[in-house]
Amino acid sequence: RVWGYIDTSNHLLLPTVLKQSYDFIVVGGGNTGLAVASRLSEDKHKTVLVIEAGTSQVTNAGVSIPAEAGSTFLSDIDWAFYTAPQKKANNRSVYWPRGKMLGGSSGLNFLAWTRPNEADMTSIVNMAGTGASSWSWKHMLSYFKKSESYTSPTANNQGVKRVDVPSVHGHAKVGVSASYPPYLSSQFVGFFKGLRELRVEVDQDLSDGQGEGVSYSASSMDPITRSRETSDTAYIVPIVAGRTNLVVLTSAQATKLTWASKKSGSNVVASGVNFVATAKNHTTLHVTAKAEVILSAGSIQTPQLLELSGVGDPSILNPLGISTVVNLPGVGANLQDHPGVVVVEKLKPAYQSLDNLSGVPLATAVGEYALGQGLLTQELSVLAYLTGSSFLTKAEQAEALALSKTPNAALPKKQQAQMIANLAAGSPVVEFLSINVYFGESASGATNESYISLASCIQHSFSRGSIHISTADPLTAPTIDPSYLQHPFDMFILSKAAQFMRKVAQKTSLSKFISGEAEPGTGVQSECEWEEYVRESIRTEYHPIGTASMMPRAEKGVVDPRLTVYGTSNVRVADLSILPLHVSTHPQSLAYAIGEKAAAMILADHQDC
Ligand SMILES: Cc1cc2nc3c(=O)[nH]c(=O)nc-3n(C[C@H](O)[C@H](O)[C@H](O)COP(=O)(O)OP(=O)(O)OC[C@H]3O[C@@H](n4cnc5c(N)ncnc54)[C@H](O)[C@@H]3O)c2cc1C
Repeated sequence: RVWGYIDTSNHLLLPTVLKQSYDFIVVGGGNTGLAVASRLSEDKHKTVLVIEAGTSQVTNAGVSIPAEAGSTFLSDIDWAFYTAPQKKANNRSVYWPRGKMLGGSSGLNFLAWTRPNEADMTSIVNMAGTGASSWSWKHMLSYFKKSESYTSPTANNQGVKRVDVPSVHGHAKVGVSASYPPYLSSQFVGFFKGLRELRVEVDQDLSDGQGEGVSYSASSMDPITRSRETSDTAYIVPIVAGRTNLVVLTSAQATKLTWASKKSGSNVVASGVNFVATAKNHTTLHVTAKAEVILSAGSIQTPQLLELSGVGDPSILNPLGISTVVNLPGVGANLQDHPGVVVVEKLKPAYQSLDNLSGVPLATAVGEYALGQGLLTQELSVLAYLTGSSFLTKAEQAEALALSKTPNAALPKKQQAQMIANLAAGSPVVEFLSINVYFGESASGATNESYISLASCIQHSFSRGSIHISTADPLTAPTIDPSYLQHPFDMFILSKAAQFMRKVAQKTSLSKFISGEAEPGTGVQSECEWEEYVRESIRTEYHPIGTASMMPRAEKGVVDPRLTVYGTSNVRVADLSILPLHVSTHPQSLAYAIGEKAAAMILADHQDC
């Protein structure tokens, strides 16, 4: 047998990779997929193959240095999707980056390390239906801990005392390092203080399931080297040398599942996966799965692969010449995002951001980073998750509640009722975050200016979109339509939230750091002008979910609570596409916990084979 990392350009080993059989094939070596593969391969009697379209990036400084996050956008490790023109957002197509590498989007993200609210997990249980109780916060906490290798915060150069709740954290030998950057920009401290002056509570720890308030967040980062932790560095690099039952195949883009001629009862049986070897003239190749195929290609490409394989809505598949294997209209439906808008403020010259970093300041930052210190160790840091009562007036809260009840043909009534209950149970509706660089509408800010960007991102959008293929060509991106601003609640919240960010910048301690507003600028004052700003600038917080939802089949669900795709006997989905309702958090930690739980369920189901 051959094992370990193998690229399809490896002419010597590829034929053996193809000849070998595998109990489990994991499609997508991203955030969730590598956690699944690592845990499955702990059983020495099971053989595991990962098929990943991208390649290893362990030596890429654009990935490993925390403050470099964003520098790899639009490069060859970014799928660089764009949405369909958004009708309610002035027909704009919005850029959606996704990681194309081992590690997937864990190698492209901004490292924020937080967990969902307990109420969010209760909503997931309620939507997923019978047999879903093990998705509750209480049960999932063991998987959150199992996936985490946590280091508590210490003081830093601003003298800020950061606090946490140690009992909710894990110290796994193989798991994601989560730690706090030693550096803290003074303007971030100003943002934190500003929110406190507006009576926002402090959240002790954004990982304790009770998240509401402002906090200094942890990052997915090694506590000593201060390099980014991806699912590759956390789950595969430390174990791969001894795992003779694991192959991680890169430059391999899956194009469809293949099906066995015999069914298992009324369910179809996957026999393997076709893929193109992107490092080998795009030749189409095939690998066989003895037990299961696990789809971990993410919220955009998992539904794409299901549809290419004949699993989906016949009215979408058949006109493209794809025969229906399983009639499952929920595939690609129920898309939810965390859409956001950004207010950009110029900093006074005394304050350092990541803008225009060159010359001596850059050399200093690089030198400090080599010692695990300084500006480059810091990514997102101050995050605030707020319910309406923390930033809306009483009248606005009443208006928001009334708007949340507005029917939406694309939003099932059961989901809408659950979302309203979830907000009432205290799940924050908006995340506010400060970004240490220009993050506005142009490619970059002005030369010789420094900025702090203040983003407001809605966590529970009442709009529903979809992701569907529009061609049978597997190498063409699917059509992504998040239907931004489809529901009036979303517009109301985003407009008020952006106005709140201006207030923090102008009326609190943060104002001491600021020389003026760059975007939207003083021309935007009235409610109508703010709403137009939202239409003109709405973008993604990069958190799409829901396109293979864990819900009953009759309610357009795609997977059951054990993550098996309805109508199949041996295809599961393990990534963020399974979430039926969105959660109020940065979701990478939940993706890891889903991976841990998926692996535990799969191994439990195959104890005897
Ligand atoms: C720019 C950005 C910033 C973000 N910031 C944060 C943050 O700060 N904190 C946080 O918690 N979350 C953040 N997120 C979100 C988080 O990173 C993602 O939600 C999460 O990583 C998704 O995990 P996943 O396993 O579902 O998908 P992914 O990690 O995207 O994995 C999918 C994998 O499948 C591969 N793949 C796709 N199609 C195929 C195919 N056909 N064949 C083979 N391989 C395929 C992809 O290349 C990829 O490796 C951010 C995301 C982005 C993009």
